[in-house]
Amino acid sequence: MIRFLFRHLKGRRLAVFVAAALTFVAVACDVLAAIPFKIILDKIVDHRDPSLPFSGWLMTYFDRFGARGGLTQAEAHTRLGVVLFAGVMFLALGVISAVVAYVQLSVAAFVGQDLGARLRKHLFAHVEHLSLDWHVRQQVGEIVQRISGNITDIEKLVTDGLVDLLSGVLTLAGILTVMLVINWQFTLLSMCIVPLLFVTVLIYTRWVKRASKEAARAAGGVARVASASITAIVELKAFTLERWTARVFGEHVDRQQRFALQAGRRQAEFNPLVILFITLSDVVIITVGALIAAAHSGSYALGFLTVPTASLTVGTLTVFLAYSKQLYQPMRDLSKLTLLASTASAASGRIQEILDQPVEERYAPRGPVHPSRVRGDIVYRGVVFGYDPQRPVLHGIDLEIPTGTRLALVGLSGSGKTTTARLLPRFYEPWQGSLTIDGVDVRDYPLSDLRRNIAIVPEDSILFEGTVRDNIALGCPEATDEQVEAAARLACIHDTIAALPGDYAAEVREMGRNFSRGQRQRVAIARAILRDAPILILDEPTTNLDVEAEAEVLRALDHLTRGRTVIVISHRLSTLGQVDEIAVLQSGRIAERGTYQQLRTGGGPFARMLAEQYRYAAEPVRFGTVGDVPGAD
Ligand SMILES: Nc1ncnc2c1ncn2[C@@H]1O[C@H](COP(=O)(O)OP(=O)(O)OP(=O)(O)O)[C@@H](O)[C@H]1O
Repeated sequence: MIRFLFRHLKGRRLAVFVAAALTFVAVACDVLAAIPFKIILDKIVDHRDPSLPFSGWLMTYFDRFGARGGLTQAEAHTRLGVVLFAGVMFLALGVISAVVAYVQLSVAAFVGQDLGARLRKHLFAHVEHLSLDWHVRQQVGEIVQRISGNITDIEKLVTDGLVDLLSGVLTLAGILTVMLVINWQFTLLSMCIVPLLFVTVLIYTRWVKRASKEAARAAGGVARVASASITAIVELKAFTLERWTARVFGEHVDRQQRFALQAGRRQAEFNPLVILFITLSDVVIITVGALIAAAHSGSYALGFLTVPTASLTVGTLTVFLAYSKQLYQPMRDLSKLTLLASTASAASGRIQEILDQPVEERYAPRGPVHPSRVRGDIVYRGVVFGYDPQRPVLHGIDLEIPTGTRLALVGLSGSGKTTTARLLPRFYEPWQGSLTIDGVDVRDYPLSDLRRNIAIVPEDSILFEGTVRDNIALGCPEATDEQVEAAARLACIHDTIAALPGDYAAEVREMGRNFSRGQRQRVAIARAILRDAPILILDEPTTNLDVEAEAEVLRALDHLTRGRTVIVISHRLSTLGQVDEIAVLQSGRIAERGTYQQLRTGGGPFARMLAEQYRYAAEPVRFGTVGDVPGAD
């Protein structure tokens, strides 16, 4: 996770360095805050003078406030002067500490928020550039959870945790150093509990991390089921699946709760253990320390340790006790951090998993750069492809679609029509064979150029957040209002838009749910007209429409398809009279090809499909002669 943070904090490392440097100052203030007590106690109780480096001149300055009478030989400074000096030192340390804390927390908050925002943008852009092949294997909710929830976990660690972590470690190191300098033998004695504490931290960190990882995974499940259920709310209601989805959702929530509780329980056990260890350490300091300090001179042997008593005054004992209490806070912070850090570590792993996926552009052009606008002469040669490595879906597709011709792909459901069409814009890569446009392999075009040359009208078009105008001008933001309106007129949607409040500025809500399917299809057609791509893929664009809406969309398509190379996928065989050629797919193979008239009378798979489609027609239809079928030429 450290590597992950280091990489993604690029450009903000100076800010992190400033926060870290300030932490040194803050910790130094905290550690030194116990010294004024020692100065006062040593002066008042033991009648000694404080020996603080670099401070002699300041104490001499404060001497003017006190009386010199009654001072012992060992005392160079007045009592009031030393007390005032200690008070000023305490106040100064407090003020510096407060100012530093403000700057430090502001910098940490900035770095955390900035990291979160940049990570979110980076991850989202990366996800968008991953292949469709990867996307179809993912759960939408899982991806959303990583972009929102998991990044928040990392943000929290940086904002709340990193300063605490550093100051915790530094405080421990600072306290230990000062104690060792004052009396290293007594320090070793009072720290005898530390190894135990260290092992405890290690074990508990591991436990908490494991539970947090499982909780994060379960949170992904919660998001996944929630998003899938809400997306399919119509089907859910239609099949009265509310209780079933609520149960599945509940199982994921329970799992998340179980692991989060487990992490919380470990945390709850850990804190009291730390308190117990610190108390034991205090008992040693108070009892053994008091005995040693009372001896006044000579040394005190404790097993293999000999503690010189002269160095252990009441003031020193107070400092040790204060430090022992101060040790507790960083330990507690560090223990809290274990949870924060484990959650963030699990989150960074889940984010890195996505970032490690190669983006589509890895299939960079291999040869010379080709014209960015193609003519549209398409050839499939021996194309083999499947989604699952063990199960090919297409078994050697051969197709030629000359520039400006319209080819219909028909076949039973699951025969591979959509898959065949989707190989053209390189949503997937064929296992074998080649796909060329104007004689150039599709892999030799820059991906963005290739896709700019292909417009797709799917079965159910989605509109995006924004205005109707934005939605039509989606592929070409530079289009003028006149061009947008002209495209809308050709797509037979202008009158509908003009009747909306705000007409072209009307807002599209929730992926276009405030528009009917037919209206959405016609907006998508207007979009494709404006995009003016030479190649067009129509994937069952009228499937879900009623007769009237279908007629409107077909009229709009008539304008769109003129002068372009078109691949149309359709189940409604009766609407295929306008195409130049039909290719019938059967189990991933081209079973027959020909014009509508040839296939209709040929007695092959197409004729059988046509007969099947009319089996339940209200009025019997005879096949055999041209013109029997509605929509035929
Ligand atoms: N994302 C996917 N992952 C795995 N298998 C898939 C995926 N998409 C399609 N398939 C499988 O590939 C085969 C061909 O699917 P495809 O969608 O190309 O058929 P189709 O002829 O367009 O069907 P339909 O007319 O029902 O849309 C089917 O067996 C389908 O189960």
